Amino acid sequence: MDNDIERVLYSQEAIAEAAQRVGKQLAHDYENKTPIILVVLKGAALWAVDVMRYMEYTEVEFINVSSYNGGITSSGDVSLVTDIQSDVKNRDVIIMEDIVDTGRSLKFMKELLVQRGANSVKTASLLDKKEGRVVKEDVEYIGFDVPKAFVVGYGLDYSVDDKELYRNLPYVGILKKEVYAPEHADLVDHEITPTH
Ligand SMILES: O=P(O)(O)OC[C@H]1O[C@H](OP(=O)(O)OP(=O)(O)O)[C@H](O)[C@@H]1O
Ligand code: HPA
Ligand SMILES: [Mg+2]
Repeated sequence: MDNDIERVLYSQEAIAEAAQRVGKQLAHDYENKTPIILVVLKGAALWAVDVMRYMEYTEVEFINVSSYNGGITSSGDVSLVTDIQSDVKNRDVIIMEDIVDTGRSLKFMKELLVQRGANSVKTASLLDKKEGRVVKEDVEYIGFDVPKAFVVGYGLDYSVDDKELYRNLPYVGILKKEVYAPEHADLVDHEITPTH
């Protein structure tokens, strides 16, 4: 598995530090409140668990939205796979993401939460790939600003043939181009950077 990684961007230790920094900031900003931590399945599970350890009162909910139906590019269509179980009306919601890339998933979820009457909606994402944006969405709490390359690990997968690979890597790294585009193995990275 490690052999499929071109370069490690964020080590296990660096991610642990980022989770602590973001978790403590959230604990401070939501002092005396009981926000709902909304974990976006599946990728954000690891990040959410590590961040919420530093918070005091929270509730945890899950949502699953999907737009990457295999491969490395967003289909453009976001669909709701599993809905939130509880009522978000008048609640403070913190969307926990592993990555905000095109911004489409985040836009979809924010609209849903606002439409259901959430009191506030903020986002805490391990990675913010600003150069990938197709729709304008801002992230309030960021682990790392990540360059425009397809990354995997620590929750983030590369899915192919119904398999979702690399989520269990303890670090985040860039996937080798020969793994997702063997026919372009002779090209340099930026020539096959995912497009949206
Ligand atoms: O900003 P966007 O371009 O919308 O991309 C970001 C979304 O894509 C990934 O989810 P994915 O649909 O792959 O589901 P997964 O977490 O189960 O892998 C990621 O976890 C974000 O939710
Ligand atoms: O770079 C990425 N890696 C894995 N999943 C993703 N979903 C959006 N961008 C990415
Ligand atoms: Mg995925």
